[in-house]
Amino acid sequence: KRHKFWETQPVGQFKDLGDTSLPEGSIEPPTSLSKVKQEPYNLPNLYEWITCDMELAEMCTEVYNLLTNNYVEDDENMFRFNYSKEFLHWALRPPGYYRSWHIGVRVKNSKKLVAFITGVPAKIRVRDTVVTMAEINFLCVHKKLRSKRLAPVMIKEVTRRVHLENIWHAAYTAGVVLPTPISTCQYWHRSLNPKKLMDVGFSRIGARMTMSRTIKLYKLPDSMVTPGFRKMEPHDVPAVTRLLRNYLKQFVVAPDFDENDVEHWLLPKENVVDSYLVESPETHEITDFCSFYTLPSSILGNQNYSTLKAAYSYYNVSTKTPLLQLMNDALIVAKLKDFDVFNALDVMQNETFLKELKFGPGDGKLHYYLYNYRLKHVLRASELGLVLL
Ligand SMILES: COc1cccc(CC(=N)NC(=O)c2cccnc2OC2CCNCC2)c1
Repeated sequence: KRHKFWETQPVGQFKDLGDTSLPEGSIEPPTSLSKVKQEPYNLPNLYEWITCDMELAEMCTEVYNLLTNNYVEDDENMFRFNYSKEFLHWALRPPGYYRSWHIGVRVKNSKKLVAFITGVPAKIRVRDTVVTMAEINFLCVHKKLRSKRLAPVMIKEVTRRVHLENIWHAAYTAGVVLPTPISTCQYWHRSLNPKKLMDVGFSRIGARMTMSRTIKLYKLPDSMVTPGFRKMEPHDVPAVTRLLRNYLKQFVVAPDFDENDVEHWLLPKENVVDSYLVESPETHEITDFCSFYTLPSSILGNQNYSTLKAAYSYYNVSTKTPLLQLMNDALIVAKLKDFDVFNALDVMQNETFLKELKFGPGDGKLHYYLYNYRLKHVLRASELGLVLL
């Protein structure tokens, strides 16, 4: 398949797959900042760049509305991600963020926002090397402006602005195959509200199953089972950072979180991210951790429901509590918080609990990519310790 744009970029090329003579690491060396294009790339005449200050309520609303109506849908176009405003505000303003990496395209005359792409800085470890990267996300072009080749120029513009901050690498995911995935993950779903999931067509009743049998199959206890299981609090940040850093060492690609990162990404934030830990009742040691983020989806064309309340598995660490029991407690919490479904990728050690906790495989895959960084081999999903939003 021709990838006219991606064949011009410093990314692993399909033709190079299997060529282990190519060294692992940067594909192109950093250039000096004076060599980086100083002015923005040209857009088609009717459009102009705008830097989106997510601190401004009306800008946040414009971005929210663009994504709500034009962002990623499932393969059957029954659902569309519906990131909340508070989620976007959180996702785009981590420690060290650059406002210039929140890039919009608007119509010169009407000032209507018609496209968006973002980057946030992140320290990502690849094997033994910590690389400062941009995590690229929320690439969205209005449905009415598709196949005008806007995406390539938006990707070049965010790359240019990342280069201006002396950062030369990036990480991103996509539901489509591009040159060249560092890993491909399967996504899985655990029903929490099977009746609603059937009504909206998210899941179909199993063979030889009745509705009441299905509801009983997915029923969860009304309280968590692990002694010492509680919400994470600000004073837990140092212990959770230690626990998470130690756990993530086992993966080939993983975030290199410090306490500031943990404080931003993992402290509970209502309607955005939930995180729990196990504090040993005897020793008061923090031995385990689990977290999930809130990403609802709009339900397209259903009379009775407009929103699917979905929890997405984030970072989980088990050192004393079996991961199976820890994740079952996470499911119990999610059900108590009225989530309809709990989603997970088969990254990290997730495949050790997915089937046993009654997750079913999703109908698609999520591909992980690095920009300007070559890996000698495609990774197994279980070698990935990175979860993007
Ligand atoms: C249920 O509503 C949906 C609305 C739009 C798309 C999809 C399918 C899909 N593409 N799912 C995922 O990408 C996915 C499935 C499980 C876990 N994380 C995921 O994606 C995350 C990470 C990448 N950015 C989007 C959210 C489902």
